[in-house]
Amino acid sequence: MDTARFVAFRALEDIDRHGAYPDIALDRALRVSELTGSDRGLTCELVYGCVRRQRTLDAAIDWLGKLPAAKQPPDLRRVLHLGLYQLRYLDRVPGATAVNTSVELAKTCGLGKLSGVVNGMLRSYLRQCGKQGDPLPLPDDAIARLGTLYSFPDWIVQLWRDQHGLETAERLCAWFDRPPTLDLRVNLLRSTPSGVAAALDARGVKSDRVPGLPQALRLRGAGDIRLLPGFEGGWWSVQDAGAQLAAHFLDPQPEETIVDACAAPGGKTTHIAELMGDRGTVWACDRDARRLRKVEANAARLRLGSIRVATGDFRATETLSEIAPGSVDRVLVDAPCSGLGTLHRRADLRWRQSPEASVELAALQVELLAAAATWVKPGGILVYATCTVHPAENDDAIAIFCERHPHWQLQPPPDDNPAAPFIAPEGWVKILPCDRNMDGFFLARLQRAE
Ligand SMILES: C[S@@+](CC[C@H](N)C(=O)[O-])C[C@H]1O[C@@H](n2cnc3c(N)ncnc32)[C@H](O)[C@@H]1O
Repeated sequence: MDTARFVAFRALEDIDRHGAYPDIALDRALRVSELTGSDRGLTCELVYGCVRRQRTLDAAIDWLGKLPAAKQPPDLRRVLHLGLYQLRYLDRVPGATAVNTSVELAKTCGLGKLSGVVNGMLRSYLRQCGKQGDPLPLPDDAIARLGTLYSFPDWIVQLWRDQHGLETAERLCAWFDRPPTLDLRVNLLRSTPSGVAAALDARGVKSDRVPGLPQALRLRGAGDIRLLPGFEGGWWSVQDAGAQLAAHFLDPQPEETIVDACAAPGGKTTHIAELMGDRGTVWACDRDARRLRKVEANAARLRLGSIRVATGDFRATETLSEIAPGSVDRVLVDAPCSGLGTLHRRADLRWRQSPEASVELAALQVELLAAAATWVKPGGILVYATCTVHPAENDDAIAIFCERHPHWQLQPPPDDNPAAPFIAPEGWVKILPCDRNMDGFFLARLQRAE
């Protein structure tokens, strides 16, 4: 009979050996296991936690072991990660249980001869934990200290320190280590926030309104969202509060023609159509045909008829062959980005991203912005959005666009727009997650001169 810890070990092995994404590795490992209910929950927590906290867990091995983490046999290192994760982060697992199950796991994984090492190192950690404060020794250097304590690569901590100072960098690290919230966007064409909240409440799911966002509900624990009332009926979509700001910022109006340049899977396209009362046309363009089918499925579920899809690279004029350049009221460019504002949602993202990737993405983003400008009519609006907090992909991309397009200017939406209170003195919206308690977002709104 498999245990949650053994299934977690197998998933972590898949990730280490084959570079699998954690959700895919977990899915594979759980499918061939017989785990149910809370055991499956523990497996997920262990896998995501060990991936997210790997730098801190390695630092603990470096401190406790005869060999540093990087020189430990990979299977032993995984068993130690699992044991240390439970000792350090899972209050609900008693220390002795974490140690004993790790020793058993080592034996199951063919590490019988090393089970004494596992026992010794975990017991040693447990003894140190009994003393006051965090026992883990940390580097003196401020960047490496935060990177080790919160488990982030130095370059991300440094990026935040350089932009916002050390204190905010630490708050960002702590925020991104917290479990993500689950927000809904209520489809006002089919329901109301109070109606959805009441239906959820009847199923024992509590929710809260998000101040300033007219369609947002934040859930307090939900389980399988597809089983919640109103999903099939199109009453709501899952969308973080930060992401909901983008379509508001665009401020689409009924009967307009709108282009969503990078639309899949359609979170913002469907929001735009809802805000237009489903009157007018929203062109959903994306180069990924498979993801674009999700836009169609979401539009059908939400009963939205004003959305049309166009498959292809948005930079190629042929992709939108049915409309004329210079004729569109508004364009949204929700650009592919490094996703540094959503690090809490993907445990491995902090390790997969690099400073070089942001530079490459910035080049693509500037090209997408330039392409978007060709579609907008005089006086029309272009909104640029990313879910990252990297200046190369945000402030710098907009600075380059404005320099090359002198007939465009930053233009705020009307004062009563839900996004208006979020506008920074520079004229754009920059959501710092630890200040707003929502995903990190950047939004710039530009108007073409008449
Ligand atoms: C941030 S996601 C969009 C999320 C979407 N707006 C939503 O709210 O659900 C970026 C999208 O850009 C698409 N993309 C990347 N490069 C593109 C290009 N050159 N032309 C069109 N789409 C592109 C990707 O396939 C991806 O679906």
